[in-house]
Amino acid sequence: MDAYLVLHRGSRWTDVYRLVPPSEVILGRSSENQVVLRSGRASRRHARLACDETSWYIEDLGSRNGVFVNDARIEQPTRLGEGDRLQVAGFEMRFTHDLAHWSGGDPNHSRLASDQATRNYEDEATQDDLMLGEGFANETESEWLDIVSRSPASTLASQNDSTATDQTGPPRPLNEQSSRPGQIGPASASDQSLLQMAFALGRLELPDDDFEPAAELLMQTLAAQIPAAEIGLYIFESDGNLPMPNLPMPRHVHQREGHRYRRPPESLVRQIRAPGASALLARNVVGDRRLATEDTRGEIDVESIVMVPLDLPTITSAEPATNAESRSNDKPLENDTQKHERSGASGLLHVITTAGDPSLSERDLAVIVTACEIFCEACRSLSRRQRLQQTLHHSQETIRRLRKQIAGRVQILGRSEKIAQVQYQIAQVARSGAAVLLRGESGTGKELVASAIHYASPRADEPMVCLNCAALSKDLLESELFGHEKGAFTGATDLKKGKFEAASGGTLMLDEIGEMNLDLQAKLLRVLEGHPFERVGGHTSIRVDVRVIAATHRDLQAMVQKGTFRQDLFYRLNVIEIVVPPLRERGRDIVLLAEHFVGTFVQAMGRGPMKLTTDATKKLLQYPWPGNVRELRNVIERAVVMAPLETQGLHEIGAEELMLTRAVAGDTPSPPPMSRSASQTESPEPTNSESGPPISLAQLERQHIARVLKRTGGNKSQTASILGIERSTLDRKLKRYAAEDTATH
Ligand SMILES: Nc1ncnc2c1ncn2[C@@H]1O[C@H](COP(=O)(O)OP(=O)(O)OP(=O)(O)O)[C@@H](O)[C@H]1O
Repeated sequence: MDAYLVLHRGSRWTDVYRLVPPSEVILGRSSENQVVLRSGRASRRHARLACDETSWYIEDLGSRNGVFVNDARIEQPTRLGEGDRLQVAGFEMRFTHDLAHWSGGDPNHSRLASDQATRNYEDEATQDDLMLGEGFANETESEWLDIVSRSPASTLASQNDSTATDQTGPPRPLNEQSSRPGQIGPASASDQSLLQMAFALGRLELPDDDFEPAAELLMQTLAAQIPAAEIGLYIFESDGNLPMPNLPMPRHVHQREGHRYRRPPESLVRQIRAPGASALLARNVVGDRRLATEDTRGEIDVESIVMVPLDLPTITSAEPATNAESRSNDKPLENDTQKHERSGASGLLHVITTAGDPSLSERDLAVIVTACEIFCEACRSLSRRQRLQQTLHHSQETIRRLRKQIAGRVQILGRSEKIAQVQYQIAQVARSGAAVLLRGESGTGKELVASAIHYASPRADEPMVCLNCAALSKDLLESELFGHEKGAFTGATDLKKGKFEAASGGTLMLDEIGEMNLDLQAKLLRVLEGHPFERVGGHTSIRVDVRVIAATHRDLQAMVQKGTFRQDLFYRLNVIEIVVPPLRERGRDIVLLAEHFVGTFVQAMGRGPMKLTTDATKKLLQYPWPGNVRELRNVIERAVVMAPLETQGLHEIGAEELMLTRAVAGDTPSPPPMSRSASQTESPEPTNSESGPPISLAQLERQHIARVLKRTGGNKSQTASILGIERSTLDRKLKRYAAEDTATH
């Protein structure tokens, strides 16, 4: 049951508006307009709605019934100014000349309000015989103007809530057209054509932000579904911030032979472009300048209109930002519906029929709105896909660039014969894909050699992945190597690719291979022999092309004899063996490497120029370097950190500034790590000499911490790192010292 506001023009009942509170009602601006409230049982003019240049007014036409304005009977003409509200039986009608005030209402709300209003009327009808509503639609052609929700999904929700008898509400979803609520009927021709469109859109591959092919599909589908219509599709470009203000030329137009498509008037476009605007269906609009534009003869012969706002991904006329850095700084991406609610539609579909052709129906409206939703969703997902592809492309570029940088830095420094031999072997094996076994003590540079082989090989553009087999338990190592499926074991919350997959096409370095257990050795051997593998907990066979470089400090041959390393695996890995010599066997390479590390750390820490004294060099050459190049690197790093900050010009790193863990011949026993200049100026010194009063270990620790703190200029992280303790431990100790000081003062 509905109520209508009827506008009378001359002798014909023409404009009929279904009242959809809280929507506002737009009335034709004609001096002949009249408003009549009537019922299906009898129709009677009660009042006339008229207007002059500035105001609307209602005149009582002298019948026995009056019109209620704010529940008061009016007998005399009442003038309604622009924006005034008229309350009739629970309905609020607002009069306005301006389409900008025209806003859509929630269809569900409308129906409830309408039912409420009808009940109000029925209560009052006996007393006042105020005639509203029932049956009017049967008496006359159902000409109406309605605004519907933008989303078919919400239409579906409101339909399911409503009674099945309501035929005048917003359009039903297509599959309910021929069935009762809750039942899915057989797919109609329009369902099939929409599905076909959705599938075709799903298969599209679009270059850049170009929605043309998708738009063409939409136009073809609608033209086939609504043959008697002209259609215009508009896409609003933006200058990066605001959408362009004026209606652009339509991107696509469909018009029948002998018919011309006409653009909608700007005022109506503004309305549909407003944030949160709904789709609209208007019928019987012939002659209405606000809803249609004139043709070349100055006639307005548009009979019915559907307009649908489109939530398309924003298209900017400027270059779209594509690089990953700029994206990573972005706020989380707003979803398109949120964007539409905030800034309005980014496109518009406009469908018209002209006089003499059938008006657009609710069903047409449903088809159009659904097709538009499918089109917009397809464009959004195409746009998302493009953005991901651009980001991926950018990341691949970055990886390539970084790999080149790393490759440039992989330098096996040294001029000794032994290192020259290693460099020669690297050049020899790099081109081949053969397995390589690197042997050498810890810290000699085995990983560096593996990297050098990789970056000199044809696999240089592919990943180089390292895995230390000693650092993990058997099960974890298996899952690291081969990956695991989601749920394979407790804690496997996601699928994880293993290092073999990660290194696909590239090189996998298996460090400390001698620590791998026999079961896993067997699995590894199968893969090295070209068999596929499965992730832990998985059944899919995976095959990869990976070059394996194994490294160990152990004597694998001895392990084979003891039965702790598989012989077949040993032969498989040991196709080419490179022995990386210990640092103590590299002669003056020690000095070369030390000077290289001084330069590296000075630059990295932003320190002034430094060099090693002759004494320091001598000391380095005498030292046996049990920790090899890694130890040398650490010794130099510590010396650079500890060098006095206040030094002007070149600082010379003396022998006493090199903290070596073992005594070197000619050294005074374990000198404290300090520079010559510092030793002259600093006090108190940690006293580990025979002179001076003996102090406790705790005091010595406190003094040492104070001294290192001073050397690092108060930098606690650096201090903790030099002392070899956690930063939190250092904080705790400093707090305790402060508390002790407070207690003693
Ligand atoms: N010839 C070299 N030139 C420059 N730096 C080197 C050289 N050899 C080793 N290094 C450096 O010494 C450190 C230890 O090297 P690396 O990790 O390659 O040794 P490793 O033999 O693999 O050690 P581990 O057996 O403990 O894994 C690294 O920082 C590496 O850059």
